[in-house]
Parts: sequence; structure tokens; C-alpha cells
Amino acid sequence: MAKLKAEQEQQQQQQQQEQQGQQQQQSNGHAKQQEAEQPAAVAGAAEHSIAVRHLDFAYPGLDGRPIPGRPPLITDMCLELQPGSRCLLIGANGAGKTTLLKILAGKHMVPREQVLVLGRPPFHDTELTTSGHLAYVGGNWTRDIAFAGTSIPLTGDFPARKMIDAVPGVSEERKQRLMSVLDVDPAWRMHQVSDGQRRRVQICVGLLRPFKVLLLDEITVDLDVLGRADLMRFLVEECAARGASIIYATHIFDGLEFWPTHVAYVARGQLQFCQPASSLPQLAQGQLLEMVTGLLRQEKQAMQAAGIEKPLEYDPAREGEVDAGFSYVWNNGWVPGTLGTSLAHGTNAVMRM
Ligand SMILES: Nc1ncnc2c1ncn2[C@@H]1O[C@H](COP(=O)(O)OP(=O)(O)OP(=O)(O)O)[C@@H](O)[C@H]1O
Repeated sequence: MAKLKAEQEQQQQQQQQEQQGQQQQQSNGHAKQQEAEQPAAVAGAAEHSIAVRHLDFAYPGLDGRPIPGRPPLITDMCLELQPGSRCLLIGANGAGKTTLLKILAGKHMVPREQVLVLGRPPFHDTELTTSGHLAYVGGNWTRDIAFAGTSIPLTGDFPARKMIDAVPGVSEERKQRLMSVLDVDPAWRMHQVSDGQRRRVQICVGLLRPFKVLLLDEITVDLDVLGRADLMRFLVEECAARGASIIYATHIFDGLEFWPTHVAYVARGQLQFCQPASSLPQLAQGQLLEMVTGLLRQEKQAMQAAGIEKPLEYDPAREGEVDAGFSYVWNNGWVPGTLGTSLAHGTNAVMRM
């Protein structure tokens, strides 16, 4: 009897071992499959904090698809930045700076292999942003609020400290440091602050988590000169101390000569250059503004000489007209990616080429 029981136990042990082996094989297979599903370009790409490879991008039309016959806004863009870089992104209005930053921030879907941040595709790998490793601060501080509309300014009656404390996993030391750099009073009520004070709180909240890559889209517009200078110095320290990388798009150049390690210039959706600051003598001479003005003037003259016209203005008389190359349509306030679709927003005209 005892022998039979021992044999049964041995059989049970064997079965358990076989099952464990099978489970192990399955999970190994699953891991291998997951590895295989990772984009090939990710391997070995992490030495660049940002890598853009032959990026093409076009905004979709009202039906969410690329607009036939319309060339992409961004074409064949390549850009690589190492950890610790501070890149100033320059270009005329409408050149595509915000679009590029939003693509890097994972807000627009592009093929995985065309854009890698910290070696990972930012749209598909949402952990990049949820972890705070990839941060984007841009535009006005607004929110889409149901039954109120899209882009409603954050002006509720709550203190700045509440916004700051709402960001999880941030040490009190970092909070205090940022509030001090940005001169934020934690008692400010958000419905009573000035535009510049609201902007300071927005930047403070945006920088709280220790980012590895930070994308800044013209965030210093409302800041006074001292606030701006202190912020730029803080960002230099962050890059030096932690190897963080920053791309900063701006039109305000005074006093910025000391700041960038690289300058990238975009014109009509194409990267004209991305050069180390040390190779641009105008920076050492304190003539960044003159350099940018010269570049934009040359670009404008080249466009005029080439007969490249500005996009057609909307002409209400042509509403509904459909031609070989374009059609005029009304967009009654529909904003891609949001639920808002209401005549209450008023109407705005969209022309499709
Ligand atoms: N959601 C959108 N749908 C369609 N076209 C868009 C959209 N957003 C921007 N564009 C177009 O893309 C082009 C580039 O815009 P973008 O905002 O990237 O330029 P920018 O370089 O940041 O300009 P600025 O210096 O004025 O901020 C513009 O011609 C703009 O009209």
C-alpha cells in the first residue's frame, strides 16, 4: 500500500515537472514572440535620446485619412540627438516645429521605426510618457471639458499647490526647487492668477517628474525676463546633472546664445540643418537673433524667387466647389481627436487640397 502511494506521488511529481516545463517553454516562446514583435530599429538605438529617421507626416483630412494629392507637411526628416543635448528648434511660422514636437511626444501616430525616443516609439510605447521619462510642455494650459467645449483654460478656484501635489511620485525637494526657480507661490488661486503666473504653474507641473527627454514648445512667452533666465539655467543644470535632452522651439532669442548645444532649423517641413552650437560663430558673437532673421529672410526670398505661393486663402464664394485638385468644405467645429462636434463652437472653414 505504502509502495503504491509512493509510486502515485512520484507520478504526480513527474506530471507537475512536465507541466512546469511546458509552461516555461510557452512563456519563453511568448517572450521570444514579444521580442520579435519589437521594432527592429529599437535594437542599438538607445545611444540616441532622440532619433528621427526619414520621417514623413501629413495631417489627415476630415475623414481621418491622408488628403489625396497633398504632399506631406514633413518630408524625409532625419535628426539625431545624444543624451545631454539642448537643441534650439528654429523656423518660420508654419514650418512644422510644433508638429515635429508633437510627433516626438507621441501625440501623432507615425511608423514605429521613423521616430525613436530613448530607443522606443513614442506613440506606441505609452509607458514613455506615463513614466514621465518623456515630457512635453507646450501651448496654453487648457483642457477639453464635456458640455463646456475644447481648450478651456485651467482657471478653477483651486491653489497652485493642489496642481503640484497632484503629480505622483515627486520628492518634496524637487517640488520646492521648481517652485523656487519659477517663483511659484503655492497659495495662488488658479482663477485669480495672471497669464504669466498661470504659465509658471504650468511649467512647474510639466517639469516635476525627472524627465529624460523634454520637448518645450514656446512656453516662455508669458514669462518675465528674470523668470525666463532662471528657467533656462535650471534646464541647463538638468541636462548636465542627469543627461536629460531637451528640444526647445521658440521665437524669442534674446539672451539665449549660451543655452543650446545644437541648433536645428526647419523650413517648410524639412530639416535644413542640425548643427552643434560650437560650429555657429554667431552664437559666440551674441548674434543669434541676427542669424535667425537672416535665415528666415533668405528662405522667404528663395520662395519668392521660386514662385512658391502661400497656401490659398479660404474663399466663401467657392464653398462646395470640387475641382481636380481640391475641394472646399465646411468644418463645423470638429476637432480631430476630440469628441467636440457642435455648431455651438461656431463654424470655421477648411479647404482641402
Ligand atoms: N491639426 C492640423 N490639421 C491640419 N493642418 C495643421 C494642423 N496643425 C497644424 N497644421 C498645419 O501644419 C503646418 C505647420 O504647423 P505647425 O504648428 O507645426 O508650425 P510651427 O512651425 O509650429 O509654427 P509656429 O511657429 O507658428 O508655431 C501649418 O501650415 C499648419 O496650418
